[in-house]
Amino acid sequence: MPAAAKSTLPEEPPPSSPAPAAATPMMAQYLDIKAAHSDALLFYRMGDFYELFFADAEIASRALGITLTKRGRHLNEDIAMCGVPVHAADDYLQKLIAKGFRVAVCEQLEDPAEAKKRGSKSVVRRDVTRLVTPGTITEERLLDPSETSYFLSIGRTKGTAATPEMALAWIDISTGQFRLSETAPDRLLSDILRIAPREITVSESVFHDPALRPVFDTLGLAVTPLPPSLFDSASAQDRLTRFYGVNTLDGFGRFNRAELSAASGALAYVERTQISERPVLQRPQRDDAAGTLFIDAATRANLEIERTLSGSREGSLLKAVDRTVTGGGARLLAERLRSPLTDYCTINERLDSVSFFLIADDALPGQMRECLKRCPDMLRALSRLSLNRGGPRDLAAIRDGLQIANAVRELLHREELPKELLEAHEFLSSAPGVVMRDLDAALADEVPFLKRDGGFVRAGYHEELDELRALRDESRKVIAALQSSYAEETGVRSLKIKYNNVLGYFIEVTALNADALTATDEAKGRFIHRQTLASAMRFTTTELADLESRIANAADRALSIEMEIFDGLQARVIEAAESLRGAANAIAVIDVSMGLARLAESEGYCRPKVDDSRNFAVTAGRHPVVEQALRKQAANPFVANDCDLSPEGNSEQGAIWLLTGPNMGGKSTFLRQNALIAILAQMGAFVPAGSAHLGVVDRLFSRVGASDDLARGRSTFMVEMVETAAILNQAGDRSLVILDEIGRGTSTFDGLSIAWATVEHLHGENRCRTLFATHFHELTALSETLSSLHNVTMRVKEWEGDVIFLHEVGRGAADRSYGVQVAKLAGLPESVVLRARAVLDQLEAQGRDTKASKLIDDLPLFSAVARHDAPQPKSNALEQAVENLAPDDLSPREALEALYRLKDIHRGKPR
Ligand SMILES: Nc1ncnc2c1ncn2[C@@H]1O[C@H](COP(=O)(O)OP(=O)(O)OP(=O)(O)O)[C@@H](O)[C@H]1O
Repeated sequence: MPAAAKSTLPEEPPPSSPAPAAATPMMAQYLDIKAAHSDALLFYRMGDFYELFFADAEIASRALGITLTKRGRHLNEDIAMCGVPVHAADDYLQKLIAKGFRVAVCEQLEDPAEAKKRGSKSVVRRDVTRLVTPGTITEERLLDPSETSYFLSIGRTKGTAATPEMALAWIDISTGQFRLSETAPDRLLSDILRIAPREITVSESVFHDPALRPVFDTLGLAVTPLPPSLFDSASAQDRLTRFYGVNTLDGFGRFNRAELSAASGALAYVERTQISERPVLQRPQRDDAAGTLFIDAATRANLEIERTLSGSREGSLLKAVDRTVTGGGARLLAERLRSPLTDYCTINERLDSVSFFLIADDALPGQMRECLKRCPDMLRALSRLSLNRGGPRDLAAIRDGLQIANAVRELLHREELPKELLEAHEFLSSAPGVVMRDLDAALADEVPFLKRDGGFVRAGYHEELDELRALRDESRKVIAALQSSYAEETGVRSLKIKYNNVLGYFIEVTALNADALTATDEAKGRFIHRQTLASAMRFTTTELADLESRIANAADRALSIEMEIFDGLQARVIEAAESLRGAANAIAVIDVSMGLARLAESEGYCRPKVDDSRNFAVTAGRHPVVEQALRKQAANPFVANDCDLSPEGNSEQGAIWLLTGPNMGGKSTFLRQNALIAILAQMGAFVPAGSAHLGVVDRLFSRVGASDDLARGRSTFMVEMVETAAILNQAGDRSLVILDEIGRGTSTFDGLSIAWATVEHLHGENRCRTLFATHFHELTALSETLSSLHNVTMRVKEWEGDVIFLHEVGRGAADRSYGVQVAKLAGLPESVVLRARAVLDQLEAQGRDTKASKLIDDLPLFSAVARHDAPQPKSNALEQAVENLAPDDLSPREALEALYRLKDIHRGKPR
């Protein structure tokens, strides 16, 4: 779906909105509600269905593949209609949300019986209770347990030099997380990508600002404009204090005006979408953008951190390093990977946690893992409960989660815990034990999904409920006894007492046996006729009616007791939200640390040394994704390589490694692996290397892989140059820059000149640690003038005219790219390969400055080569030679000679 504010009715004419007076009362109500939610599909509740009308029906039937019908006429036109059953609504919502629609869910707010009391024509009261949008869903089935579900609000104020102009606020309603951060127009895109929201809301002025349009277009997310008043920083304080029920924001920390504006917009969006319900949100936490590694949009995409360029999770860095076992852990890992840190102290604290599990005694990690595996998603259950959308399973999730938190705390009870785990232990210790005990006492072991089904309160918890349940169970026996007594009394052995929703309990006999219940006046007085069917007659008795009303009352009363108990428990849970959240986050931290320790152990990763130096010294580094992929394919093992970009002597200037080597030699892999090692180290993970010493990187830039951006009118070369410009303009002396084949998208001389000047700029101006891969071997001459530039090359072996890739990085420069050999491996027609080789030989003999016209003179025409010089296709010659062999006639010596001859034919040099 396109970015920009998406109306759900993008290309559709608005539904005809006739004067309500002309409509039936129900249609008038529908049109009123629809008018207030014109940007969403309206799910209009009618009994057990959500119905959609007019254009909504047409859109939904197309999007969901459901039948479009008609329901009456309106202004002389048929009313289009389609519907989805309430019990299956989640599935349909999921499909619509995935397609970028917003859905307004309109519920019946009273019992139809109530409405009838106001007159036969009166309409059931209805209103929208919730707006479902991509970034505000809470249903378990609609959410991926391992992915955060943020919506983001952008705040902007006029600003002065001292206060930033823009800020971001992002909320995950499904977990209650609420964060704030400063931003700036030039880093807006990369900051938003770091957060990875599903949806964005902005004030109308931001929405219509042409300078920001490219950002929204690139993101391709739904962007909803809201009135500017909702982003007003002056009234933001009021909105926040009202939401949190506090008098002042003093306890929240200090926020600048842009942050307040963003927070206000975010809360306004919560209110808009959740209508009357309020999720329990944590207090807004400030997220220091300066404390995270800046990764620009192109780098983020090219390094395939969370998804590959084709959008799949398989093949991404995240997938390769994720060993978490809980939803919360998986979400935290993804967030950490998205936002590596720049503060080396915090990085080392995280690394300490990983080390702790690596060196912990044998039993601890195994026991802890078993414990964590069973841990339910407490945060998401808590959120549903706070929005009144929870069920008994959510209460059970909190109960089970708290029990696991307790077990985890006991397992972690050690003398020497590293700081992060010590904090986690403290949070687990303050988990609300009373709530756990209450839930444990009240809830049955197995509970139903819906609270209206009842049966979730444990037997023995509530005396009256137990009595009512006994009555219900007893009634079954009473009915069975009644049935046999009636059968005996009437002599109809097949008489049954049955139940349906229309008649309730009734006695049923076949039509042939009906006389026994109707023949005498006495029988007629006793068995009251209810219904005659073709083959059966149905009756009731005062006794049976009495029993039925007692059973119905007992069931109603039992359910209302269960509802009260549910409400009480829900309130207890919501009261304890803060400490529950602390415990859930602690479990996520432990899960991430344990997962990274398992990864380090199984994959042989090492703990990086991270400090504030300018070093970048990796020995035996590997690419985390390629290494695992090669192993899966049972291919040759990954070849580890060193990389040292550390400054030399007392210099502060990082080194530039100029990497040459053949196509397919492993240059891109080497470049990317070092960028990924920096990301892993700074998120607090062990790294795929023998050893690594990294001075924190503040900005990571990579230009690897080429793509065009035709939608924005940029060719492949243009994109390459825009990205290179961004790097040269922004990289500082703490940055890490990875550049792959700059200048390849244009003519050789233009490309070489651009690459040449780029290297000089990186060396003289940016002075950052740099890996620069190129096929322009002329650049290696720069090592003579640029002191921090070193030539390295991917080693290859030539063997009988073919090239063997060793994937080893060594000092020195390549003198050729072996492009023709690689082309041959790729299956180019043999005649083309031969011709290319001839052209290349000629070029190399004459020097590169040879004019093309001269080449044409010197090289025989292709057709000539094909006709006269091209050898017989090798396979034919070989086949012929083998055909001619008569093994039985050969002496051993002749056989040996024949073998040599075959080899020569194979090499193309027949004797
Ligand atoms: N260190 C390594 N050990 C084992 N295999 C490797 C290694 N590095 C790369 N490879 C394999 O070689 C293939 C080619 O690597 P890569 O794309 O990095 O080469 P390249 O030099 O960048 O090629 P080109 O110049 O054509 O873009 C990879 O797909 C991978 O399977």
